[in-house]
Amino acid sequence: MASSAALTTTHLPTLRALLDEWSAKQPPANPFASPTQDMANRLSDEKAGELHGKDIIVAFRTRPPLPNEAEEKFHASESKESAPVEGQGTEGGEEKGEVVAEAVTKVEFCSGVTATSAEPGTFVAHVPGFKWSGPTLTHKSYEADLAFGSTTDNDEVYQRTVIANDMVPLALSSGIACILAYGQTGSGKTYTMEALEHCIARDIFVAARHVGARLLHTEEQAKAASEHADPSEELKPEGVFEFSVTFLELLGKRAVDLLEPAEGLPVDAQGNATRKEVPIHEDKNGDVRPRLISRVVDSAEQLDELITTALAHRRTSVTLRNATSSRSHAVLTIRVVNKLMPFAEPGQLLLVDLAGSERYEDSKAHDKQRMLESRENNNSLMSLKECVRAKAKMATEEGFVHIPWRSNKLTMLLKPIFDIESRQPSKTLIIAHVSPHIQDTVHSVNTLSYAAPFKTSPPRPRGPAPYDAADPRTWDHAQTAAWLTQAFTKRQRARVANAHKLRAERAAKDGTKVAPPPDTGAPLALVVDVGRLCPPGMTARHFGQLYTTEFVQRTLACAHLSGSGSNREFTPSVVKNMAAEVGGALTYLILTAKTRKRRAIMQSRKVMDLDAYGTTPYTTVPGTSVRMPEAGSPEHSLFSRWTNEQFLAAAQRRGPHWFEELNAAVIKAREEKRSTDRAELDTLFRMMEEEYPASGDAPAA
Ligand SMILES: Nc1ncnc2c1ncn2[C@@H]1O[C@H](COP(=O)(O)OP(=O)(O)OP(=O)(O)O)[C@@H](O)[C@H]1O
Repeated sequence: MASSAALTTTHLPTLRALLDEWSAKQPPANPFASPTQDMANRLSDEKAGELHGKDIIVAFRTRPPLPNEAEEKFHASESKESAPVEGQGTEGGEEKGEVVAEAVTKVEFCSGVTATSAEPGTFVAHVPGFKWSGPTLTHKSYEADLAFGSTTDNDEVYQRTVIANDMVPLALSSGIACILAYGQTGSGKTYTMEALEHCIARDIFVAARHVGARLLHTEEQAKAASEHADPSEELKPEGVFEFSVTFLELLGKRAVDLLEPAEGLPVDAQGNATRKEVPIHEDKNGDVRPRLISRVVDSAEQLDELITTALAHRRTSVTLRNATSSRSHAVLTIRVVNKLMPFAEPGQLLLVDLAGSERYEDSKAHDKQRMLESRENNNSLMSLKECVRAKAKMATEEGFVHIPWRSNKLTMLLKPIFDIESRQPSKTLIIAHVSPHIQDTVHSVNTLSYAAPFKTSPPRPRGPAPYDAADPRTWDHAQTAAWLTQAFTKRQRARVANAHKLRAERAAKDGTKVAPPPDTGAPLALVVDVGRLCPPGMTARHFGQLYTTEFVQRTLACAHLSGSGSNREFTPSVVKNMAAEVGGALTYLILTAKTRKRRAIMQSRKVMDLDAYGTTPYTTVPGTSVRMPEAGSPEHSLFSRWTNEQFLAAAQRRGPHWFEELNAAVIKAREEKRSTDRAELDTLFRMMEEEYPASGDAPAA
């Protein structure tokens, strides 16, 4: 018999006729919303980098068919076994058929996906089926923000994703821009990512010069108004930012440094250098910073060369789909430090070329080690899916969302975008790649249904929330201006008092006279013009959306730096520090208010979840296989000891054992003709007891 793929081949002419019939009925594809020329100036645009748009952007991409590709593939997948059952793919199943390489010599191309709309993006996957009456074709539609068909080139992809979403200015403004390339092996991830990396290398220094010049201009204006000079004096626009690069490869669970020179390293059977493992763990501050070689680069050429060298170090191996398949996740990080604002968190560009997701039949050519890696890669892609899905949920829903980023090394590396406590704004772009062939449609459907749910709609507008002094998100303009006035007054008085103390100490030493201490009750002429900083209409919510660097720059532009009299303490760097403190205090207030609200929702949800199981005896805790007993049952009170979050954390800590233990208990109970539900509950209870012993509910080590 033939495999389903081979059957698709046999029926290719019929399938193509069905596809033509469908295509003839379709309206012309929706084009992109704007021409790429509109994006040309975004890198130097003053508004670029201000927070706007969505946190998560999803794009689909398919490539053109490659010469001889289909032919080679069917040499390997043609088999002698009997025909498959209707609608049943071969994914994950056993392939027992003997491979008959000579059976098929030439396969013509039939498209498996069609981009029916570029923006918003829609891909339609054409899924072949087989009935007694002949082959069938069903059309499944998937939505993203953008869809790139096989004729779109890399430059257009770059313009419409990285440039249109201001990802470079975001990194220059202390934010985090992350790009993830996902898809089946051989679908074009590396092709896209390498191009994006080189385009970014080309443009980031141009953008840095523009932004640097703008920042220096504000600094210079401030300095002109002050008699005190700053160390920033010698900086040139191109020197405002410092860029450093790390490049890590994650192969299964093993991470290595791609910037480690290859010379002298032992080489494996596939010709790949064996690099030393780099541990990935959370340090005591909660940061995940693998010890990698970090290279400072100061020109586009240097950055480009570094990327090229590191990419050449990436491991590849031959798969049925791709002669140089990357077996690993590759994470390129470009860190950006703003020398004018050393207190601000460095911006980051995280460019991740994910390992190809593989189906069983595609991994048949691998050895045991490679099969294990493939399984591990698929596990990490699943964890990534959970995290991105949770993040997408967080972007649109108010309330508690758990992001399980600790569950896997890959997601740990992406902590900056998944940590809900992070103060850095971030944007994540996911480009899901699919093969153009109808024989790959099963896999394309997997890829598209993996990525499509990440697409978010803009948050629903809500009415104003009632005023809460502890939650800046509820303040109106007057309340915001009052808070800013009070915050700057407090810091200005402290600064003046401190300066007086220092003068008094110096005078005491020199035996000279000192002016009387400042009157802390007297009205104060604020150095920062709050009226200008917070014009009518602006509220704390707006300030909460500014990057620290931007808040500091705005404050500096609204400061009276007379350089003499009562303002003589207030040099540009003093004002910058004050602004950073005030901006930080506001962010902290917003963050704590959010956390408080999340906890309150979490508490109410726990009660709700445990009480809401009236109709069915059990319900499932999201993200786990935990089925909770219904309210009123004796077990209910036993299980209410733990929160949903604890169930999730316990499930993640135990990893696959969690499911294995539950399954084993169910199988044993079934064999012994006992209640499987009871057995599952007992196992669940035992595991939770082990994870959170009754004494103090502390997680087990
Ligand atoms: N848009 C495209 N236009 C032309 N050729 C492409 C395009 N995308 C990919 N290719 C070609 O397809 C082949 C496979 O692409 P690539 O190596 O990028 O796949 P991949 O998804 O990274 O695979 P793997 O996961 O196995 O590493 C390469 O020869 C590449 O040059």
